[in-house]
Amino acid sequence: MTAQVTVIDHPFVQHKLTLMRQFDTSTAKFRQLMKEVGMLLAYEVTRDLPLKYEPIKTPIAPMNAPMLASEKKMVVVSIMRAGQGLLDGILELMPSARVGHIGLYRDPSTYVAIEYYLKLPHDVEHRDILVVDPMLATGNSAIAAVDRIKELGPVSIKFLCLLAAPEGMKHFHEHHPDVPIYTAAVDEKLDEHGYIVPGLGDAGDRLYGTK
Ligand SMILES: O=P(O)(O)OC[C@H]1O[C@H](OP(=O)(O)OP(=O)(O)O)[C@H](O)[C@@H]1O
Ligand SMILES: O=c1cc[nH]c(=O)[nH]1
Ligand SMILES: [Mg+2]
Repeated sequence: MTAQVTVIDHPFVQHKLTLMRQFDTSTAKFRQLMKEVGMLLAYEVTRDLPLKYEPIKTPIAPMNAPMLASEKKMVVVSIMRAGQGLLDGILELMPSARVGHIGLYRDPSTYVAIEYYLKLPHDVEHRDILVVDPMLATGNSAIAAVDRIKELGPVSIKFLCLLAAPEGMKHFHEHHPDVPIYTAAVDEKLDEHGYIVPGLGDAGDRLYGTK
């Protein structure tokens, strides 16, 4: 199966991403930008949602008008902590989406993703899933999250991030070739500490001011 990667190169997304990368962007600004970019990315990721036509009446005339076809709301699964920043923006666009949370942190020396929390909607097997985390670095966290969700047999899964490293995309697709990646940018590489270069630093720390 050919791995699918979509780079969302909309000028607003690229501009906001540049502001987020800058080392002196404040926590408040970073958080606001993450939310805005989350909404814009969600807009692109949902571009292929099917529509159905329903008869309605405008004040002037009846018409068949397009509406979202899927009866089951999409489930957005946030990889905590940093996924929460994107989630806030996504929910502005899709206020009725169901939400799942998976808590993962990267062991700083092995880069293994350690799970500390999991709460998903009860009927995941009937739903389309969008997994969100701003950073795809080694890929371990995204792989672990998708492994967990696949245990429940959802209809489909997409992975959305802000920045991806080539190493992480390759690793992810070795494990999950059926899961398309959507990202605002593919950066150069990982450094010796597993950080994305040039990247934006530690997304969780920048979002919550913890460093
Ligand atoms: O692709 P990987 O190498 O797994 O790295 C990416 C992960 O690292 C960050 O989380 P982190 O472990 O820093 O946790 P946090 O969100 O709580 O800060 C980020 O939000 C991803 O979840
Ligand atoms: O560059 C990176 C890599 C992992 N996690 C982050 O938050 N940033
Ligand atoms: Mg972090």
